[in-house]
Amino acid sequence: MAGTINKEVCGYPLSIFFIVVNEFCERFSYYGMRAVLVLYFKYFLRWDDDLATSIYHTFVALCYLTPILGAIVADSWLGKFKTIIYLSIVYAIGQVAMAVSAIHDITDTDRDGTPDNMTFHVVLSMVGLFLIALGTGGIKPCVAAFGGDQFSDHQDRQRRTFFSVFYLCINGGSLLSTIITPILRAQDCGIHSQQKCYSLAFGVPAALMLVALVVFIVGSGMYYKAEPQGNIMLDVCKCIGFAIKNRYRHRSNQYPKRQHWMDWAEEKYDKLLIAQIKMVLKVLFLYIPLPMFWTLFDQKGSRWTLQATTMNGYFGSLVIQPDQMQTVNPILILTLVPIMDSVIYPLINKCGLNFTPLKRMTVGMLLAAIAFVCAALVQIEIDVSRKQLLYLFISSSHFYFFFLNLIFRKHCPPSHQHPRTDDITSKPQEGNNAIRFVNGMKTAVNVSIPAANFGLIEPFSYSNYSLIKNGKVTFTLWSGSQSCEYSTDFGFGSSYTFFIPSTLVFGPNCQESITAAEDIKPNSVHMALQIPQYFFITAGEVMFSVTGLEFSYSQAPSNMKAVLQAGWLFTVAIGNFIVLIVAELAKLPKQWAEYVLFASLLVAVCFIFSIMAYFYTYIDPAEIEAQFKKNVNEDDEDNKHKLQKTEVEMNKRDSIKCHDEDDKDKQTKM
Ligand SMILES: CC(C)C[C@H](NC(=O)[C@@H](N)CC(C)C)C(=O)O
Repeated sequence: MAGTINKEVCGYPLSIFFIVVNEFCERFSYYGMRAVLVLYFKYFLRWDDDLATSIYHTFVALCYLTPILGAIVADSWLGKFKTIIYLSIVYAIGQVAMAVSAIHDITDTDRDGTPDNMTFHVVLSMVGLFLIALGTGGIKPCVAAFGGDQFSDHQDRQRRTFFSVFYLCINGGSLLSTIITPILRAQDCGIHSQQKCYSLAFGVPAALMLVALVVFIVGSGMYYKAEPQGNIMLDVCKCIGFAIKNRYRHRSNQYPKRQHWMDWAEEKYDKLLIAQIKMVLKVLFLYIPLPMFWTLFDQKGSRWTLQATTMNGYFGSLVIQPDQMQTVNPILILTLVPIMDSVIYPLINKCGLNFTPLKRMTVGMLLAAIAFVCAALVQIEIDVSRKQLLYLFISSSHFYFFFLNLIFRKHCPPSHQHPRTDDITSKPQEGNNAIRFVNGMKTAVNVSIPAANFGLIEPFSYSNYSLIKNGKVTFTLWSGSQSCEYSTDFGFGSSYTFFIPSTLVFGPNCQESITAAEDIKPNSVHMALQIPQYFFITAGEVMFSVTGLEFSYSQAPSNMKAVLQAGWLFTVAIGNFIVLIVAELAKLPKQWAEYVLFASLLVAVCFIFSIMAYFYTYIDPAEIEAQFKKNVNEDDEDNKHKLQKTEVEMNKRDSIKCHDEDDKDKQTKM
């Protein structure tokens, strides 16, 4: 750091307190909004699953592409401080737009609880999401780099700790918000009619973003603010372009080779700029294999969550929903980061091993590959258990329906016999349970639960299947004015046919009379089996991501810190695209095989990365820059010296000339 920090607490600049609190609130805002976004698309905007998923992923990808924009603006034009302020305002406006777009009362003219002008809500939410992507992505590389800027050159250890705490704040904020916003969404709210409260679920993240902005501004007087050094990115592009052109012009063997191809820019560009570009290119080259890590990492939210839907989420009396398993990642981050920093790394150091940042990142990649091997093993276990269940289902249901048909034939005239058409033969999606009723009575029966209505079931007929969530459910059966209740508990992913016997007596309770046939057993493989894979991927993340964040800062030249952070985040965006490409191209019939494929790809990439890392030499950009500046100053001194010498010589020559001329004059006079 070039400036001086006035206030320090325990050897840390006080200003970083505002930066980490800002990051905590911003991540709360981002992840909180993201947690309910797909549901908002589906249930508020009434989009189908495909459209909701594509827009969601497009938004996430955009959030990792915009950092480039923010970094260029910060490093070349506004500086990090102003860029963070301006883009945070854009971000907060986006969040407010989302919250407003989710108020159904605004267009609910007929007051039936549904918006009447959907275009208004769609347009406002899309504008909101675009502003959020611009804001969150734009400030992301700046906040991390700005935090790093607050430390002096000799505060390497403190800066490393800062990046760990920074990562803890990311995960603390995201953990809290992914727990809180779904609860807020589940509340009912509205002026004219009550609906699920998406406006509150978006409103609280919007408020947190405003808090983030205010906290950041409050710290204003304490920050070290590095001045932007002109349009650096344009200079970089021009310099690289010139080096390539010049190299091409001098391709013939008659010209002596230069140490580095960038040295071909020396004719026109400053040596310092060339050295800085070399530093950035070296790091960017090293980044090439990194997206593969994110390809595996980001499947937590997709493939792993889908895997959890085929598992049993009962942890004693606590029921964990499949998507809630994702919170294991931030929880583990909060425990693993301090353990790594205060126990594991010092222990490795004590053993005399030099566990360099690039070695840590390599180990991080291997851990992620191990996580996917664990996921494959769990998948095999699920597949085996499903095969057994299906076998059970086929054998038991054959016997069962043979029995039912006998009853039907006995009680029901052929015109009343309704054929069974849509038997479920595979597990219901998303951990739901598929339920249907068979009415063995001579009168029609109506069956309902708060979440679904099976409709009027004619005598000797079947209802359609209804999908219901896990937990205790109470069915109400009606026949004319008589009713009774039947309760039962459901697990995850089962299918049941409930048989209403002809002898059913309506009363307060018909618990004993109804018989249940378990067509498909509930998921038997426990969700806890996913914990090892979460553990390995998170340990990998700590070694890879926390280290990578700090590495990207420490190896970047002073005028391109944010740009290199953006390069780091760009690897996340590419990783997300690879998921789509590989999953599309590979189209493996078995999910476990896809997991093994991803694990193998990462091991291969990790091998390449370790070779690249072996040839990388760590640098201290500040030292190199200082050296160049010193050389320039020395050159300046030399030049000054030479100039003075020349002046003296010229004066001497002039005086000689004058003497000569004087002599000549004298001679002519004589
Ligand atoms: C790509 C990452 C650097 C993004 C980072 N994510 C995390 O720290 C995750 N462990 C959070 C979890 C809730 C998915 C971030 O900055 O958000």
